[in-house]
Amino acid sequence: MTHRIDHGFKAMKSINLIELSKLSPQQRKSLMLRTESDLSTYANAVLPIIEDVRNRGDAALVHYAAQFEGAAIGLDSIRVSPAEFDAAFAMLDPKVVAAIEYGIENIRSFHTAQKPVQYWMKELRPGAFAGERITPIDTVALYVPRGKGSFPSTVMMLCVPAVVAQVPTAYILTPAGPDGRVDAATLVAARLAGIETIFKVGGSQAVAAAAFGTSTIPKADKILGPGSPWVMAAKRALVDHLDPGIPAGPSESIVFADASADARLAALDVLIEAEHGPDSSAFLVTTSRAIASAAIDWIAHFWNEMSARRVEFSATVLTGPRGGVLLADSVPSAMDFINDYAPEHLEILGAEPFGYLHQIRNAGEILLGHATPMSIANFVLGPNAVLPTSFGAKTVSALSVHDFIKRTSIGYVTTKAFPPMAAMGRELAIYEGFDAHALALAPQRFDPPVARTQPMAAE
Ligand SMILES: NC(=O)c1ccc[n+]([C@@H]2O[C@H](COP(=O)([O-])OP(=O)(O)OC[C@H]3O[C@@H](n4cnc5c(N)ncnc54)[C@H](O)[C@@H]3O)[C@@H](O)[C@H]2O)c1
Ligand SMILES: N[C@H](CO)Cc1c[nH]c[nH+]1
Ligand SMILES: [Zn+2]
Repeated sequence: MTHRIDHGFKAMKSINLIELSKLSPQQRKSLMLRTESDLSTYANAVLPIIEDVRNRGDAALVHYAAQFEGAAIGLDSIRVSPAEFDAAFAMLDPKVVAAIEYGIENIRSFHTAQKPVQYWMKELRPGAFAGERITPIDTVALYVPRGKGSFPSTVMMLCVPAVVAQVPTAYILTPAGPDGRVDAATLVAARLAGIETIFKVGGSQAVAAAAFGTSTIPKADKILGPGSPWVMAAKRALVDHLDPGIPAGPSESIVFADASADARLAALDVLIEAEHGPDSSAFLVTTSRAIASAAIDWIAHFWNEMSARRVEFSATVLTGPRGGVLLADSVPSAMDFINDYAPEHLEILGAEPFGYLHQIRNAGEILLGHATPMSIANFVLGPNAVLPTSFGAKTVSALSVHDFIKRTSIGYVTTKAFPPMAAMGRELAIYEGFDAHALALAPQRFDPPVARTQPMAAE
């Protein structure tokens, strides 16, 4: 089927309709690949940029802003000034400001509830105590993309947990537009969320600036935030210089629709993350052939209501190797696919969405029911929309307050509690062959030391 779109874009290929049971293991494996599965071309291209930033610092940042963003930034305007924040508030539609405030409130509420206790101690044995204390990471860089869109919502998702975690130095890195300015809503969201240090730097040069520091930009311990393959490749290259945080690359999603789901809403929602860019991944997985075919028609219908750019992006995804409609022959096989794929965003559509919750092991977020589309969570629901991509959801979690803090173990043993515990530890020290370890646990530990006034014969 070829879909003609009113405003000129023509999807030359059909939306993929694939029966999961007919795939060979190799075909199934390729369907799971994301843009980040092969970053080799980006990996080589970012190396000279990184070296240049390491050597020339701010001068290199100014150079790449002109080259990649077409932005004329001076050495003294890499940092956004207070006047630029004020101007952004003056020009932004109050309805957008209200939406930002609304979203921040929910995001703050969610992340405050998520914050672990500052300090806990437990008496593990009589007189022997252990626990943990949390401290924020000293300096965290927050990357906010701006290539195929501007992302004030990403600012909200990054800044709120940083502020809740009380990170002492958190700053934003984001590309300027060709006018040399940072997007107005990005500035408004940052100030409302409580972070006013923003540098106009994007792509791999931004990651390098955070890794090494420049005269203007502080060296960061960690960088968090999503980005294009340029950003992803730089994070991987700089892993010895700063913690690259959770992998958050091109957006990806699965909408699961059982036979009781609304095909129209399934079609609408699979377009959500598909429209981010041609590098996104998006699947509708369904157990119903009727829903599969109706959804394909509905997708073509919704394309008539989208801009040519977003149609082009989503059509590229849904007709390409990383998207389409997948027909599963049973719920367990649909669930197997979802768990193997470990999508960044997962939406469950059906009359009883909670019934599937216990069957999902791997997903960055699980959104339940017809009134919880991914975009409500992308912007305002409260959970974090910066989520692990490219199989990351198999082992890591959504961005959270936990990404901005670390736990330090605390221990305290009273002298009364020492003997029985030390005796146990000493057995293991001797077994492992560590003399000093064992001596430190010996019963003589608290005996007064015998003064060695005379050198020993061999000395
Ligand atoms: N996972 C999430 O939470 C989340 C949220 C929002 C966006 N995203 C994803 O983040 C990505 C954002 O990508 P983007 O492109 O919009 O913005 P971006 O800021 O990540 O990347 C654009 C920058 O890349 C650099 N660049 C571009 N072409 C280059 C080249 N040829 N050589 C070297 N550097 C170059 C430039 O500095 C440019 O400003 C998208 O894939 C989107 O799907 C993910
Ligand atoms: N879907 C993105 C995360 O993958 C978040 C986002 C921001 N704006 C639009 N969408
Ligand atoms: Zn999105």
